[in-house]
Amino acid sequence: MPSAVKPPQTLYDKVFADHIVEEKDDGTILLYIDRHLVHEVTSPQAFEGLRNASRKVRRPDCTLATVDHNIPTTSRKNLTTTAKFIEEAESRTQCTTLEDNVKAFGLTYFGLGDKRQGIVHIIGPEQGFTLPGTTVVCGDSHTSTHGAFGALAFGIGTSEVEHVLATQTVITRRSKNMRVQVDGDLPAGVSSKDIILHVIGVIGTAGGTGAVIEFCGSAIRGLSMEARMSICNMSIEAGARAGMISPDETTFNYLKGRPLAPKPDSAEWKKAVAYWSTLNSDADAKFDIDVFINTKDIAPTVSWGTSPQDVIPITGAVPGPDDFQDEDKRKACIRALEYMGLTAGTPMQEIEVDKVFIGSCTNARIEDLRAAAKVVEGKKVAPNLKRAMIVPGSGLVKRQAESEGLDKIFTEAGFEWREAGCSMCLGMNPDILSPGERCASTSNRNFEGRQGAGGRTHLMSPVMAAAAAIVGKLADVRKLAPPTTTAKSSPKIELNAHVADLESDDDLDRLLDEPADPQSTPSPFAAPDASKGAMASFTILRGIAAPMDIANIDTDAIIPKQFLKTIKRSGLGSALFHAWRYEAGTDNEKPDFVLNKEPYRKSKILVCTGPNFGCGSSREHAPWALLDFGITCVIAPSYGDIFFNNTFKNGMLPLVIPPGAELDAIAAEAKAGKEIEVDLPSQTIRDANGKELAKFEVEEFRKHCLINGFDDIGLTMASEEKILKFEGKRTREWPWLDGSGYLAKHGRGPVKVEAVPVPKTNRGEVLKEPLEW
Ligand SMILES: CC(C)[C@H](C(=O)O)[C@@H](O)C(=O)O
Ligand code: SF4
Repeated sequence: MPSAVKPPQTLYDKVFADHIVEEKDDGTILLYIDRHLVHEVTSPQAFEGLRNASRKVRRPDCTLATVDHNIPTTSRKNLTTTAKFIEEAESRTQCTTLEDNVKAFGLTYFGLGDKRQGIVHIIGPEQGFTLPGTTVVCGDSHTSTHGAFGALAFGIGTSEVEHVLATQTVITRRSKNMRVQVDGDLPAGVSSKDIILHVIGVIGTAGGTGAVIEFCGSAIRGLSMEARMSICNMSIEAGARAGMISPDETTFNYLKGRPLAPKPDSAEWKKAVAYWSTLNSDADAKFDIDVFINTKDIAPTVSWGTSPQDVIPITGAVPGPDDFQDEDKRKACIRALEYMGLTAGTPMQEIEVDKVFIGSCTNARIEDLRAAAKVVEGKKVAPNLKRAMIVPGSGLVKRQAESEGLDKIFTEAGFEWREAGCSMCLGMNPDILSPGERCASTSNRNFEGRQGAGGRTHLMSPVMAAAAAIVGKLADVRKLAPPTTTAKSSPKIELNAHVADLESDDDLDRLLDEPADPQSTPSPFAAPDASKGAMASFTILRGIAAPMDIANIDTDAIIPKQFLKTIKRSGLGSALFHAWRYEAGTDNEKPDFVLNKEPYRKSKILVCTGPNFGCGSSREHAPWALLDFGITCVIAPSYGDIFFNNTFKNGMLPLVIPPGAELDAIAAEAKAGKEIEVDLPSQTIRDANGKELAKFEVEEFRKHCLINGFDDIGLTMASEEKILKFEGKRTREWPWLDGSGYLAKHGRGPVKVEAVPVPKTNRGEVLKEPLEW
């Protein structure tokens, strides 16, 4: 008989349990998704998949789209249409494709002319689209940001984007529970960015692999929502599936009055708060991994290398290989120093910077800009700086900052004041580093080539980046003199962060009025056909295996950002490992790179002896590039979670073989240029003569799908009744999740954002007024 007493649960357990649509005996779970954010880079192929199978978007009311990665951050004063505004052809195509898709599928969209447009992880919380206890996904690894609200939020690949659009669910398994407890007061100059950089330094970029991290402790409780978001944002850099923080009064106060949150003080709000208040880990809940951090050990922190775990207090010196015992880490250090152009032992504060970037989904919220402005106020950017940029996270953040006069402080100091977008965080738009340039950046990834081929990134907090801009070198913000002047600004207008305006809706109206491209309009939605979209089956694969021995090979290295602009899945083979395969800026092959040598040009398998293969971004372009090159199986000791998942969705097999004799034997065959054989039905790897090299584990469900070439969406659609039943329960228990906000107001789909006239003074300033939505 089942026990009446519920076992103690963690926050993650609770949110996860509340979203289970169906659980199979093998642990495979169909999980309902409450909130789906969509951007232009990872969605075109997903919408194309829907069209090809005549499928519609199941829950337009729970889907919110914007453009952020590709867009220029130059002034939009002369913006008429996206097609005319974006000069770079591929970026333009990606953005206009999203516009076609939101029109055709009836989705809420904040386009370039909408003040609410911004980085997808900034606009979700800003609008109250992100709510405690929800499941939130996006084709983007930093979806973890939304976990700051006590949401279970994680990045997915494009195949899963399609799956969510079609079914509002994902197929998943339970993750491990990990707790990172941070106690103490924040020392001077230390912010939440320093906390998370320090944590990643302690646990490493694979420290959270397979786990959901709950951040707790007195230091976390004391943080604002925006600071909490910076922490959860970088859980992905710690290798975790997601990061979560239990919601509390700080959370509820942040959400009050946001357009998509339940109406303040309504019965629904009270019901929601009562539910949200239960979202915390039970006192005796068990965690698989526990990490304790005291804030007294945290100094203003900066990165020195090419992985977010390569961090050090600003008072330190560049480490050298002898500072590491682990062989992988020694090798990685040598490689990183060379790439970063640094010499071991150099004091960090002697490192000159060329550019400063304050922006990204980690640190481009209003509090970040306020903190940076305090540091630069009354000072000037150092003369050696080629460029210092402030890129607000959203149009609303920008407007708020302008109402406080922050833009003036920055521009008077010599910073550029830009429009919202991802910008130099990954440089898919024109904001990039030139080869060899060094950047103090508030973003989250310092991978090779991340901000521009050959560019060198140092991660840090907004105040530290501001200090670097003033000093012209990596600098300790604690040493900087306090501001010499006080903010002189236009009258301070407290804008509600979520205010919509007429301009915004003009933009949407314009978009909706444009005739849809007949090619791109989905046919009248036909009944789902489970046989459509099936994959090639995987049984026995025999072929040459390319050996690699690098740890933490990230997806930016597997396929750099300039190749993410395609709207197709195919043709990416030549982009695979581009920066490692070709001389910079040319098509000339680097003769030493493994895939440029015989017999590895024909590799079907990749054997990597370094851990954490495919960490970083959720770009499914990484498996697509491998696949297009001809590689359908990767063998490595461990993987980035999202990459691992993405490979299966493309009929590929990622095998986990722990470090040791078996992996060495496989790598030896690969190095000798011999074929190996991967036999999925018998779960065996053999050499060319049929001798067994290793046995491997693979989840039963995934094996079944691979061997039979099953398409997940078709399978999930067979669970339609269960999904409907879950949706019924969801409406009864959590009524505020059913498109509360835009859809509720308009009463039907497609969700059209309509203008609410915002009261203005006769000088045109927006007044602070409670808004009716
Ligand atoms: C483009 C997108 C897939 C990617 C991600 O998943 O993280 C991007 O946002 C990044 O930061 O590299
Ligand atoms: S990490 Fe950078 S590129 Fe990725 S979503 Fe955030 S701001 Fe955009």
